[in-house]
Amino acid sequence: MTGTPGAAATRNGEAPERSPSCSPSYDLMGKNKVVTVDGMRVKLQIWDTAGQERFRSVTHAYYRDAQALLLLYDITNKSSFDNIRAWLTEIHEYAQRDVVIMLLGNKADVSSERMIRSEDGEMLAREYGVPFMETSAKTGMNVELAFLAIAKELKYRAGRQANEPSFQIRDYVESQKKRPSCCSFL
Ligand SMILES: Nc1nc2c(ncn2[C@@H]2O[C@H](COP(=O)(O)OP(=O)(O)OP(=O)(O)O)[C@@H](O)[C@H]2O)c(=O)[nH]1
Repeated sequence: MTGTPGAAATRNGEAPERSPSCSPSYDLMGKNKVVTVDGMRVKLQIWDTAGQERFRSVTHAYYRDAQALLLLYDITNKSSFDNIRAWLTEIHEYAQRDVVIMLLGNKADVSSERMIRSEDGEMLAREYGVPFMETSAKTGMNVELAFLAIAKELKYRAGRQANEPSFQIRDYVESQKKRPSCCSFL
């Protein structure tokens, strides 16, 4: 899961071979999810590239047809963060041009082992123009928000009306996300 993309809502609905995912208290990846956006139910089909850290060998089928990609790194694991740039390059080459990308720094609850500062995640996300937040699959921090933001963006794109104000996923995430407590910074 960490350092690898999770694909949400593929266009053709066909699942690449699915890997079992970890099951902390809140599942970030690994099953279908229904999110209610402004009264409308949006179904996200989610696949995790779990266990395939050697990104060059990962089948592109995971994200070729995806409408959204959640890129996760582990804030306690520097190499998972360092892998993100390679994933972004890969995604730029093979994913849909209009794919929604979100960067997530997971395990935000493990403050004592933090290796990557929130600011570093913020900076990388800004560089690539993608929304960013830290999450915890253990406490659930920002997990629902990640899926809700993706669902809102996809719903907006699917049913955009001429007079409808545009939905800015980065602004939405910034306004809604919870920050880890002060003590989790380095
Ligand atoms: N404390 C804490 N533990 C977590 C969190 N997310 C996952 N874990 C635990 O971290 C371990 C590794 O989780 P995985 O999802 O398998 O991580 P991974 O390194 O991506 O492994 P692969 O999925 O095989 O690529 C498991 O024991 C999880 O329960 C989190 O947010 N907080």
